[in-house]
Amino acid sequence: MRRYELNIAAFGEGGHFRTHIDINDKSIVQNMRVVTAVYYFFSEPKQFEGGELIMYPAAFLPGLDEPVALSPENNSLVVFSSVAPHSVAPVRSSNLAFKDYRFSVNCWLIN
Ligand SMILES: O=C(O)CCC(=O)C(=O)O
Ligand SMILES: [Fe+2]
Repeated sequence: MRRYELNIAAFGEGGHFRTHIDINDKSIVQNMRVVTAVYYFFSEPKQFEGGELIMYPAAFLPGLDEPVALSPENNSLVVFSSVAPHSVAPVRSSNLAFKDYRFSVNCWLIN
């Protein structure tokens, strides 16, 4: 790996992310995102529902026959191939204070 990118995200009520892969537009062979790592953190007790990371089947992912929803756990890290299709289900809550948002630090290892 030659470098990495970091992004911090705060998802409040209704926050979601459509199905995508993390390969950036300009990437062909160089500067390609190869590994995605997402670190989750939020206030306890958790004030929101939803916000699951959903991983979708792909030809190169043997054994994943149907979508898998991973509910974010506080202070946890999820690592996956940046070419794996995924989405974030809408965060559900009412009157979620910013301190209770679904926070994540996304890290992409770049080849
Ligand atoms: O927050 C997550 O669970 C994943 C976010 C994501 O897919 C992205 O930022 O590319
Ligand atoms: Fe992503």
